[in-house]
Amino acid sequence: YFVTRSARHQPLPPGPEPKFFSGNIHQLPRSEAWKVFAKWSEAFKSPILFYRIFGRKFVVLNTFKAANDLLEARSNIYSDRPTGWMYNELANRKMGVFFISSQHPRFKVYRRLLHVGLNPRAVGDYHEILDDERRILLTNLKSKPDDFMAHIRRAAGGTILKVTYGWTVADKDDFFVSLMEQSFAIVSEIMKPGRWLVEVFPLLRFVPSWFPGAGFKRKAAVWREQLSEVDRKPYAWAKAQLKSGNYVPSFTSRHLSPEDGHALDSEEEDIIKWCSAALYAGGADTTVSGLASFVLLMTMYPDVQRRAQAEIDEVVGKDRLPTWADEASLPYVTSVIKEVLRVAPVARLGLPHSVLCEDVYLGYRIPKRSTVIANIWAMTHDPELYPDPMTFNPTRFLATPDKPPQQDPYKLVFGFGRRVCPGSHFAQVSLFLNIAGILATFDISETVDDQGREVDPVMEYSSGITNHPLPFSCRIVPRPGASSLVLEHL
Ligand code: HEM
Repeated sequence: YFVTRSARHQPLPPGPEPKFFSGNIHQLPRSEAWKVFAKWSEAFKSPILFYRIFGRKFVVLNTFKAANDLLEARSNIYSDRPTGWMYNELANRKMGVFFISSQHPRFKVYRRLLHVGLNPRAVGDYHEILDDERRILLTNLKSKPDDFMAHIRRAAGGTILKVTYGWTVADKDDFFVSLMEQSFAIVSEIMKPGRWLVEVFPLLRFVPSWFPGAGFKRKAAVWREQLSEVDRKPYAWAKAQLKSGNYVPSFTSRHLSPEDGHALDSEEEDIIKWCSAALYAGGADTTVSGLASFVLLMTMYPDVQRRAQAEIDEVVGKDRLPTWADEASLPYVTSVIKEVLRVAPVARLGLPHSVLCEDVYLGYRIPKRSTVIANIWAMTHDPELYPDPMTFNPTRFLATPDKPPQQDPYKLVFGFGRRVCPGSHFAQVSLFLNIAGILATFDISETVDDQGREVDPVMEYSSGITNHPLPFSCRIVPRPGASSLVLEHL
């Protein structure tokens, strides 16, 4: 793809009027940026927007078409990540899978390794683990339904730690789960927009740590150490297990014992270490988000729940749990999952991309090194793509004789181009097994207050990279008759 010579004369994409020095920092939304960006797009009548914070340039893509045209079709130049000075440099995470530069030779190696460990054939090997963890989830929901969020977290974390390292999560205070949760807390602190001056004035990174005001450097040094434990400790454990011969086959064990039997060098080990760490970082919190939104939406839409349960009863029967082999015969259940991820997309603004060179799109100039944000929330709520977008309606994904199904949200909620989520198949299988399992065995409904009135849950979400419903209550009870057989055997 070649940029025309006149690129310099093209206008920037529209956006709010910047101040000379600080740019648009004063207009940036403090919350729900995805909704504000979508409104800006309407106001400026453009699917793409531009804003600036001091010297940093941002382009927001608010339609699926724009994301496809740039991040997919021109993925050779749109697949880099912006430099986060605090995260990449000071906390030393630049070799991590999520933020490694697309120009680094390791990028392709990581992507290949992740593909080998997470493609549909590989995921086939994890079905037993997924099945075991689902049984634990259903048993926990039966015995302590009010703690459903803790059970969901345990299920997501337990599955991914088993798949990645062969580690079995303890019921309470699991060492690796605590380690991972600590790292999430640190990363979300680092990623808070506008939190660190060094992001806009990168030269500050050279200020010595003892210097007054250089607290950010001292913090970064502590975090650097704490974050590195997340990569080192579970990996070292898995390696020791493999050596002892007493191990559960996992992503790590599979890569540590290559088929040709060659001894791994330290570079190869480092690669496996970073990729394993990425599985937990990418797989745990995202699955929690999807499952929590599912439970919330089921309390709000009992008719949808009943129809999905009826489909399972008819296709699978009442004496076993649905398996992945049933997926193709359960189109309504699959549509429910798609609709959950559409109305409550897990990563509303995806992860930021960065463009390597100047480009032109729709007559607008996209400056070199702009951070490019795919506004996934705007795409999943675009009335052109999803008529009546605020309505939760899984049938939009079922074809009828006179209407084709609406755009498959799996094509957008997992991101784009060379950075597209490598865990998307794993996520689809894991969400399907857990959701179909819960539908088969439980009824989810609103709670009632002291006066016996139903408490209507509301769709309210936290801010942050992943999308989590604010705490809500619901009733989860075993389905009368339907799957008592299954539950008795849990
Ligand atoms: C519902 C579940 C999930 C959703 C919605 C989701 C979504 C995403 C999105 C939007 C991105 C950014 C893509 C881009 O930059 O364009 C991403 C990246 C990534 N995801 Fe997922 N994800 C999910 C589950 C998982 C799982 C289960 C794993 C691993 C087992 C995983 C591993 C990763 C990794 C390693 C990346 C970084 C890829 C890179 O930077 O090259 N994700 N995911």
